Amino acid sequence: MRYLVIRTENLSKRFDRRTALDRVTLDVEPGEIYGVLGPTGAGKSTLVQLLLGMIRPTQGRALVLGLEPARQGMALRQRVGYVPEQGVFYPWMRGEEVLRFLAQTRRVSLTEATFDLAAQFGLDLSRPFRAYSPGERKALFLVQAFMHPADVLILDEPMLGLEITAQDVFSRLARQVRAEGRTIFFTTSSLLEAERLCDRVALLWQGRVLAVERGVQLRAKTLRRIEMRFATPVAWEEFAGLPNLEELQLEDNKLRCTLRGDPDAFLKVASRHRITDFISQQPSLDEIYRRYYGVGGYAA
Ligand SMILES: Nc1ncnc2c1ncn2[C@@H]1O[C@H](COP(=O)(O)OP(=O)(O)OP(=O)(O)O)[C@@H](O)[C@H]1O
Repeated sequence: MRYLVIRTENLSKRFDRRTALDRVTLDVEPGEIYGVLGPTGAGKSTLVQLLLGMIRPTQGRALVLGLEPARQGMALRQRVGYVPEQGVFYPWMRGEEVLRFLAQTRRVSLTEATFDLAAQFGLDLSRPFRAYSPGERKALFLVQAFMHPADVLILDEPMLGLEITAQDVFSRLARQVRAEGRTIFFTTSSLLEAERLCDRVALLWQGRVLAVERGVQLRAKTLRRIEMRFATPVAWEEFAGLPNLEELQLEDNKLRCTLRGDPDAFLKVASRHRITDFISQQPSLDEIYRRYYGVGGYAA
């Protein structure tokens, strides 16, 4: 039988009358970077808490590393890399003490590799926790998650609030973990993060999984709003025939359009002219949800 690192079957969670998670069935394989993408309120944190055994499902079940989080949460959390729920800590503790404290609770010790991870994130571990910015606090907890030699890391919004350079460090570490055959499971509300990093992405909306896409499929669906100015007027016919170009508007030397997927053909045509200005914007997750999955992107 195929070994799955994470498996959920009809996993559901209701808070009073609100359904936060609605019959979610997922399977995550070893060596994957698996993303759960969804807007605010989609149920991402609820899913992570269920997988870590911090809350119990109303219905359905989950297995993580073969353990049932609802019954074996403590044992499971010893074997998984994750970021503590609250993201807060004793304010007077220095960064190194925070890591040492968390390591003890997980029965691992700090090694050279831990300090190397902290250095990669640019963290000064001699500073007290209260002096860290929110991004540095997030990075400190990520060091704690990555220092754990776990088969799977389960991370709720790991890149939210991180500086750009720290986001790059996170992406590099995630790929390294994958190269070692280990698994990263993380949530995000950023389409860009999901399509750049993930092998597979579950798209969550109002507690339901709309689809599970390969990262490459999601990239092919990427929409870009393009605005370009040329030094001289350009002809409609040059651009109108491009297969993945939509909503073309041309006014003298100013072009506006929406590009789907690979920008190569468009850029080759555009670069026949001198370009004086260029803006590329990615539409919101909401628009992707509406266009491809036929639902309004934001939970009520
Ligand atoms: N403890 C709780 N009690 C009541 N309702 C809750 C609780 N936790 C979550 N919810 C509700 O469940 C739904 C899903 O919330 P959840 O935090 O899982 O979403 P999310 O995708 O993580 O959103 P965000 O990006 O804002 O964290 C929301 O409607 C939220 O209000």
